[in-house]
Amino acid sequence: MTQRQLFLGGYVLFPGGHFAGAWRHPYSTRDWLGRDFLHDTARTLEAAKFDLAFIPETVSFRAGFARHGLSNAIKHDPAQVAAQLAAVTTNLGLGVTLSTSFNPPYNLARTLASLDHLSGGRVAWNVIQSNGPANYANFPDVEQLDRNALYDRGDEVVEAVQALWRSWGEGALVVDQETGVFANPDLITAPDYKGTHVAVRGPLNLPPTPQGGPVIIQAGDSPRGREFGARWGEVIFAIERTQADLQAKKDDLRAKARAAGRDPEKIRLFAAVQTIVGESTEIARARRDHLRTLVTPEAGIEFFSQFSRLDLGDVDADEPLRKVLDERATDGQAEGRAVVALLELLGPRAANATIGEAAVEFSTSELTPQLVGTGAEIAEQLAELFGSGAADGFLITPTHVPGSFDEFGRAVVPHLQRLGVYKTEYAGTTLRGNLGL
Ligand SMILES: Cc1cc2nc3c(=O)[nH]c(=O)nc-3n(C[C@H](O)[C@H](O)[C@H](O)COP(=O)(O)O)c2cc1C
Repeated sequence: MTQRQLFLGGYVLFPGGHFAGAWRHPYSTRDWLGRDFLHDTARTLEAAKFDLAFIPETVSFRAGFARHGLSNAIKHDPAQVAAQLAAVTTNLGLGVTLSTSFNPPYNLARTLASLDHLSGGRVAWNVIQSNGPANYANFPDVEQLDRNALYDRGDEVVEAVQALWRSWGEGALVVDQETGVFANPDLITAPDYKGTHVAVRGPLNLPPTPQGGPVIIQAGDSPRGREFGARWGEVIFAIERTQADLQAKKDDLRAKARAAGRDPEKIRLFAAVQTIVGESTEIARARRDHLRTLVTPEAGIEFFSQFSRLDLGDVDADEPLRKVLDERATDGQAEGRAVVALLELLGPRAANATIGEAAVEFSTSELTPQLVGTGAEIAEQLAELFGSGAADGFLITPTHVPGSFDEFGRAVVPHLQRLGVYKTEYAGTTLRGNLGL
């Protein structure tokens, strides 16, 4: 029997990412707006046989993030990014993040179907709900909903989008030059979807795509978010600090998928990891330490403030972390993921750290586990985590772009292949085929 193979995705998040200082890394590109760096990134990922490039989305602006070049400081339209990545590759999957709150189902269905046709069946839709007041400010006509209701609306949007993707029946596209029949309208049906939150008549003006319809990605984490992911997600993204947490999430998702009448074997869980490769273990550790010098305490505090929901606007970077938490974490933030993870990360150092030092530490990888070592060492750690069954694949989050992906491809991939857990060729040409879905 052939050995189970792990999947890889590359997180195309810039100019900052889980590592807040990615754009300041000397090996990073300087031009974050033109297409060259996107083409480089796509080719690099495909050379390493990555299954997926993951393109995130945000629809708001935060001045502090722009000031410090943190994640989402600038954000291209994800569909346009996907089109650029698709244009220079033939096998790489393209995970496009688009919100169910701020895009009507018709536009979602068409944008994603177009990309899926134009890429030969390589597109996935990362379905997000875009919770947060800053987003609504740009869409004043959209009704503001609480998280659970956002996911209820999301259910309807996905149903409507998938119904639109199925508007054209088999054989509807004829293209017969002899008879002059291009398409058979009798085989094209308007879904006429009517929900509580959204409605769309259809049909879509595109036939089904090479893989039937884009693969669905989801990354919800709240109980309602996981229920949504278990209902729709074919790929699930998870950020968990430990193997036990990852396994618990996987077990929970599989149970929820079973309850929703789905086959849990058809869900691929990708765990986010940040890899820092060195020619030797010592060099890799030195590189990790160097990352801290690329994040100023002010940038770190801005980053940590966003994830922890702590108001740190006027905080002095030299104030003790403990004092800041005691005084400001008064609205449940102390129990939030960011603060809990930070305290775990710091361990005994938390007692004496300043808020500036702690925030810089947080900003080296956010909540994402760091794997630091030689290519062989990192490959062994990934193979072990994969072998435990806690993850089906990994979402590699870079410290510099596109160099991190290049180093991973050259230094880690050959060892994954040697260990027998990673392909030497793509299985097929569509993303669904490559993921065995
Ligand atoms: C790897 C990963 C990538 C994500 N990408 C995005 C994104 O691009 N845009 C976004 O608004 N949310 C993104 N999210 C947030 C999730 O969609 C989700 O809202 C979050 O995990 C919290 O779960 P909840 O909505 O159930 O509370 C991402 C989450 C993860 C783990």
